[in-house]
Amino acid sequence: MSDRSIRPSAATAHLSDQSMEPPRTSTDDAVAGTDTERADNERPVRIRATGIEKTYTGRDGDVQALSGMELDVYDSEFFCLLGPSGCGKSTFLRLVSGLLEPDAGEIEIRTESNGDRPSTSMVFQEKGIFPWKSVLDNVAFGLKMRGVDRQKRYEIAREYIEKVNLSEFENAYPHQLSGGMAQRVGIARAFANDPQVLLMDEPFGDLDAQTKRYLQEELLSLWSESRKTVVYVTHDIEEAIQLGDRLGVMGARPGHVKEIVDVDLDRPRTRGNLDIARLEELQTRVWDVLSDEVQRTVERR
Ligand SMILES: Nc1ncnc2c1ncn2[C@@H]1O[C@H](COP(=O)(O)OP(=O)(O)OP(=O)(O)O)[C@@H](O)[C@H]1O
Repeated sequence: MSDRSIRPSAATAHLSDQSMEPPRTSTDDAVAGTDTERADNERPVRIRATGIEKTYTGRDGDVQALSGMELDVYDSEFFCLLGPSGCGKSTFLRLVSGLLEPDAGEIEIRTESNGDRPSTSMVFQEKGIFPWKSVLDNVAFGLKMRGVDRQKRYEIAREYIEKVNLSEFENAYPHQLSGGMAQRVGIARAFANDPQVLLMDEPFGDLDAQTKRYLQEELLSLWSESRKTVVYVTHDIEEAIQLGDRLGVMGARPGHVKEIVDVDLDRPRTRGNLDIARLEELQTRVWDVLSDEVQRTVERR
């Protein structure tokens, strides 16, 4: 069964397992010639974006944010979307979430019809949690919206609060938390909500390096337990390589995916376990693609 009730966007279809075609081959894909040619043709696609166009109309004229955006995200993968400032990364996430609709093209999300799980949940860089609600009520919020009874939703919320090490703070309010703690609340809420796809828009962008590192590890631990499909937006090459199974490197506005890079590093990507030479190769490769795009973005300003 397809599930259109979650999101009534005309251009964002929710499709059953059977209705999603297998992944495109590398020859008809915008990312032809990349590492994705390897074994990916056997992997089920969870999100497929085809021919996406999006222009904002504002007081100062039109801004073409995305053009010709094509992307397949596979089931259970941690996909990072990387690109220069203003290339349309957040716009793409908002299109996937249904907060925005494309002007042309289609986003298909394969949903499972078991129960009332939401298709997507979003974690933002900031303002993602309600200042007037306690940690417990923030984490339980999505479950409440879905009609989960009080005892059950608090039980689930407490489980995730514990996973992000905030049990002592379940009755605290956001103004009593550090930035890192507040982001952990957002992450706990997103996982507690049990979406089929988790969309994360630079959730750690504002944090110091150590807190960021710590939260990346917490996030990876939650992800490896749940194996949710994650689409994670970042500017940060190191972060993308630390977290992602694959990276989509976007070109300067109007944005589209220029190259897909397979992050073929073993997990966990801890210091002792990391193939440093391969890591550096990947960083160089991503930077090679990105640097031209960053230059184009800077020259345009
Ligand atoms: N509501 C809006 N109205 C008009 N223009 C917008 C709107 N939202 C975004 N834009 C413009 O569309 C382009 C893409 O924005 P978007 O936020 O998607 O990029 P981004 O890659 O996420 O940027 P950043 O990395 O800086 O967060 C930018 O030029 C931005 O200024």
